[in-house]
Amino acid sequence: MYFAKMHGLGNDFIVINNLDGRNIDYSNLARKICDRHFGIGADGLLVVEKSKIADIKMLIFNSDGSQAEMCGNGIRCFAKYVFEKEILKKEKMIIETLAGIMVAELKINNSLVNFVKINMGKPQINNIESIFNLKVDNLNYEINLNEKKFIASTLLMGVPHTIIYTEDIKDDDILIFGPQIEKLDFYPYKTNVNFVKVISNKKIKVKTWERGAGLTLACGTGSCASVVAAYLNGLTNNLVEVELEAGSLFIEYNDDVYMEGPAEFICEGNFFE
Ligand SMILES: N[C@H](CCC[C@H](N)C(=O)O)C(=O)O
Repeated sequence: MYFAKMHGLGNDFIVINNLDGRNIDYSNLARKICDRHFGIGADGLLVVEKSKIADIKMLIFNSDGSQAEMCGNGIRCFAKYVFEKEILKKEKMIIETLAGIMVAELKINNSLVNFVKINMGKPQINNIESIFNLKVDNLNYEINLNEKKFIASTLLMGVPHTIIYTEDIKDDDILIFGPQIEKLDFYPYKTNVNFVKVISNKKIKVKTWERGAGLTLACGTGSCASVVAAYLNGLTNNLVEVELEAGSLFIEYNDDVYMEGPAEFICEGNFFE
């Protein structure tokens, strides 16, 4: 099977084109192709499909095979892929996802896409208590793990995100607490867990333990959710640079959430299923 491997600030994906509607077990394929020893290796699988309601449809599967509604770094890669592979030569694309319609604006240079701006839609910040088994005060609540207590916010950016503020983001803490928080029973669909350091009112640093993928170098929806929570908690402006391991995303929360960042090809080839 032909594939492309791409990344958005180190959050890496395998992309396959299934416009011809072949009957593929995407979850099983995601587990196999994303395996970093027995497969190609990636955080997730992106699938190009026909859409009846938009220009094109994007499906996203995590490396554990679970299907997610949306993926911020993934949709930038997806938009670059369908443009440069001449599937959809539009600089403004309407993309159907399980989280709804997203709009991608491509920044083209010499017919190559080097930056993509996505309208990520509106964050879901209301009736959080009914969606999650949570008592919140302005999105915020306490998480008590046996050895540690966190003040967290939770909202949906197409997918569930929990935001925890910390002065010192340590991978060890993320590896210990991320998987515990991901699966807490008050998140009926599990959650992505973002550890956020507020650097100034226009810059934050984020590291994410992703639902279904683990610790990744960047999380687009997590970056967006972290900006929304930080802004609503009065910690930042509504236009924020999000510093990630391999670069920055630029996020604006202005009724809708807008995310701008890079997307790159890594390689292409044939996967022997
Ligand atoms: N692991 C996420 C999906 C991928 C999101 C992330 N890679 C992004 O860039 O938004 C979830 O299951 O909700």
